[in-house]
Amino acid sequence: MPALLRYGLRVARARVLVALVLVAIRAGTVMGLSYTTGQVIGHLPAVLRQGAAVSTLWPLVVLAGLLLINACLPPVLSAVLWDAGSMTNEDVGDRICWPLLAPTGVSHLNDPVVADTRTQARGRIGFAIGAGVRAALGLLATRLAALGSALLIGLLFSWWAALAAIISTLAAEWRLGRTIAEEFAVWHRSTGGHRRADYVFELGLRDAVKELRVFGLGAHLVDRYVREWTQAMVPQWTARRRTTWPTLATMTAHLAVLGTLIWMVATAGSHGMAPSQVTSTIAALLAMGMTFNPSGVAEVARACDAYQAMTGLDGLVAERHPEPNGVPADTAAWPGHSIRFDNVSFRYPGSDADVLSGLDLEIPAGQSVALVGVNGAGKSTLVKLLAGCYRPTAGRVLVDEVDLASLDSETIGGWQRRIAAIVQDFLRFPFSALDNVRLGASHAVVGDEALAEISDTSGFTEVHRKLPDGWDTILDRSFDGGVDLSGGEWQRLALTRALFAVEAGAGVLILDEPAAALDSRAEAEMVDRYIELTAGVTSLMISHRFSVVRGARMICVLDEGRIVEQGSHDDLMDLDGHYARMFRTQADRYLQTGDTRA
Ligand SMILES: Nc1ncnc2c1ncn2[C@@H]1O[C@H](COP(=O)(O)OP(=O)(O)OP(=O)(O)O)[C@@H](O)[C@H]1O
Repeated sequence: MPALLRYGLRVARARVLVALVLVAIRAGTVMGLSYTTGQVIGHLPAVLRQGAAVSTLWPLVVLAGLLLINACLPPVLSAVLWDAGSMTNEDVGDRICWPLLAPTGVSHLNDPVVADTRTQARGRIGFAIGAGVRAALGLLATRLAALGSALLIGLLFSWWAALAAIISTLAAEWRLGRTIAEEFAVWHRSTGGHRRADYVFELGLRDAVKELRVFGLGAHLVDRYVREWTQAMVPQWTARRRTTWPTLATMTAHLAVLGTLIWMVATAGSHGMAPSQVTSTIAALLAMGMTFNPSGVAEVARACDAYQAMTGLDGLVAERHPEPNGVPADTAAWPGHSIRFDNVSFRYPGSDADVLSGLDLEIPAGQSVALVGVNGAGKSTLVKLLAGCYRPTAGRVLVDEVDLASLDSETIGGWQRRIAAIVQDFLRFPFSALDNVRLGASHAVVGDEALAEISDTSGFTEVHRKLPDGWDTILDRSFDGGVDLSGGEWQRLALTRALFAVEAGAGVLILDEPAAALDSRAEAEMVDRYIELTAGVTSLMISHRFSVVRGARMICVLDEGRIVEQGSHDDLMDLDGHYARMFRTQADRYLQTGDTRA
């Protein structure tokens, strides 16, 4: 509780301070209510005897005032707590996202240990730490109220009874809190199973709605979700069965202690204890029973685990996936000479097969190189190495003869910002069309003329004409006035984004399957504009469509992890090797189907 309160005070100082004051008032009110209830009962004979007078009615007035405060406080406290929780969540969001976003590499994003720690830090149902700060303040309120009630019992009846009541309440709260915390812990440990179930759930609701209907997978998915969820819940149910009897025993003991104390107080009344004292003590004992807050205990325990995971996330990522700590370099004009793969081999972490082995490739600055190869040949992997997202297992990736592996993380970050790319699974932001373009270089200002020119080059202008609010149209139908784009239209927008990044100063353009979703006319237009698209930019084009790559001055063929052929289209056709075979296979298929693209 202190750790969470300290954290809350750091990130939402004013709210937490106000909450602390309200919590103290609340505890005082609970104590006052118990005492005044006794006084009201104690004054009843006087009221009956003398009628309503200021001297006899004051306890009633105080009681009414306390009841009013007691009724008004919870909503105010709850609003302050929610506010404090939201501010905490904002900070937690930052502290969870940054360790994942900051590294220049991407291997940590595929690491299940990092994924589980992130899930623990965040919490599965909302942000656990934000809820924990709220719960810590709530727990403080109930603890203070219990202390106040104990004080009253001690002053009016017996300190032994006060001690027995508070020990019984705290013990029962602790036991039940532990039961809930154990369930949370089991839940935390089984993140893998729950992540699988959550994934299937999301898939059904959002990610694959069309395919699900076409393949009639609805029932199968529901079935699978139920299976995954049930399997993930088994450890939890086992834990719950284990704790049922100890919990029941604790609760019975707690009720027995409170019942005995109430009975003792009630019988003390017949041995000369004043009725007002008896009533106040019984009210305090009942109030003590109501301060019992096991879910607060469990929430706080859960938040402490999450807090530990959050504070450790940074170190965990750094330890398991160290950032490059080489030397700085000025990347502002890279590449001035070339990008060169020198005898590069690479295998993914945890894999036992090389994707690239002994690969040599040079992309001269300002020139365009096309890369072809069968599925899984390693083309996209080569792009990840070029961007410094992974380091080669052997060999070097050199930019202007500087080995990327020798650089520090800031320089690698600078180099990554020099690269504009359309990757195969490019992002489709549910933002405005303009934002979708602007995110190619968020620091740059988009001039209208430049935007129109880029949009002409990428072929997006004709799509833009149809947008109801032009560049401001939101590209997601689930928002008011939003529209959906077709796959090819999205691809043209992604190309616009990459070209905008080039316009804003990126020196390298990577086009990974830029025509995959384009129709034959749009593809032909793109081929015609290819020279214009890549003029003066160092570019790497990857495509399975030979019609797209054949215009490139240099085409490289990737096979079995290395470049096996390179040259112009005519050179490679004359060589009559891999390229010529693949080209003829595709051309024959197009001729058979009447398509003349190849
Ligand atoms: N993150 C990863 N972890 C482990 N293996 C991976 C990972 N990404 C890709 N691979 C493997 O690396 C190999 C090369 O994949 P890559 O995506 O580079 O091929 P590609 O030539 O781009 O294929 P395609 O033409 O189908 O896009 C594949 O066998 C793939 O399974």
